[in-house]
Amino acid sequence: MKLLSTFAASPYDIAALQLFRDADAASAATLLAHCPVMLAAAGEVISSPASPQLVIVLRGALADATGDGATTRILPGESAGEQSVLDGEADLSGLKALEESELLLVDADLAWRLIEESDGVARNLLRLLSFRIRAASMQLRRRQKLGEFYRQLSLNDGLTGLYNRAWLNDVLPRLVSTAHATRAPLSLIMLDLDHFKGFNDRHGHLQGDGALRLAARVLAGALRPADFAVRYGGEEMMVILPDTAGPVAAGVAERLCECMREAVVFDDMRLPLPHITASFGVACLLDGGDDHALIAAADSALYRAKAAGRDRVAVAA
Ligand SMILES: Nc1nc2c(ncn2[C@@H]2O[C@H](COP(=O)(O)OP(=O)(O)OP(=O)(O)O)[C@@H](O)[C@H]2O)c(=O)[nH]1
Repeated sequence: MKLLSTFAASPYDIAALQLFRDADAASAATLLAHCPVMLAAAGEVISSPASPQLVIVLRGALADATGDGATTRILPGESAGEQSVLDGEADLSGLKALEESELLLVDADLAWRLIEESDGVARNLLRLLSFRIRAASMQLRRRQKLGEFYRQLSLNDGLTGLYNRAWLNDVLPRLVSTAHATRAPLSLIMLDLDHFKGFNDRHGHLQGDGALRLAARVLAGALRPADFAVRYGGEEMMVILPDTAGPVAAGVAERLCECMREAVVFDDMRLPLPHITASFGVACLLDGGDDHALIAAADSALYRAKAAGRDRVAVAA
């Protein structure tokens, strides 16, 4: 940065500076008279001073990088560095001139004198900080919401809206541990749409997608709020039933099998397509068994349901 003049010798009016609005302009101007006015070239980084200082933009614009990719523009009349003056931490590392700019530099001692001698400056500073805190917490809330949105997105299957494999890998081991710890039963139903390759071949992949969505709706609509439906992969889905013993789970699977058979798939012209059916394998968590064993047991029961003619339920031995 290049020294241009003092504030007293510059053409700028103190009334245009946000911090001094409605303050005693004459006495503030006297205090600021010897402060340096510096010229920053476009793109120049405003290097961190040895001690804290206020940087007031007189002409041009600064960008304040907050460190997480977001930047705030600081325009003529606005300032930066108030917080560093208040907490004594010299840090202007995020400041950069967006275009050729003239800046008024006020060191911390003088900034404190201005605050002590002018209620107006103190009030403006508080208002400014309160505005910044509010803006920062709004940004934080927006980020939290966005984070939650992406978290949901990463745990749900895009086509069906059911939980996905990542969710299953995270949650099933915990459900298994809870079941062992509380000695409560835990059942799992594995299901696979029947002859789905043929359905796709005959009606097209888009109709196949529609059928998968319908199957997911059937599951989601027929379960208790405490149960979970997961898209395990392709046309394979899974239902997890906490606090549910094998015979009850077998009953649930029978009901799902029937609902699936009765569900109606429509194509684009709203003409019903052939019904879809699914085969179901049911397993209950065994003493000392883990999530892999539970899935393997349900999977082999499902295999038996397929081998026995499909559109039916088989229960693990
Ligand atoms: N439309 C659509 N099809 C899918 C999707 N995921 C898997 N598939 C199809 O599902 C079919 C599964 O076929 P197979 O594993 O041969 O089994 P199947 O034809 O259902 O026969 P069985 O399971 O033995 O009754 C394949 O043709 C896959 O392309 C998907 O997201 N959308």
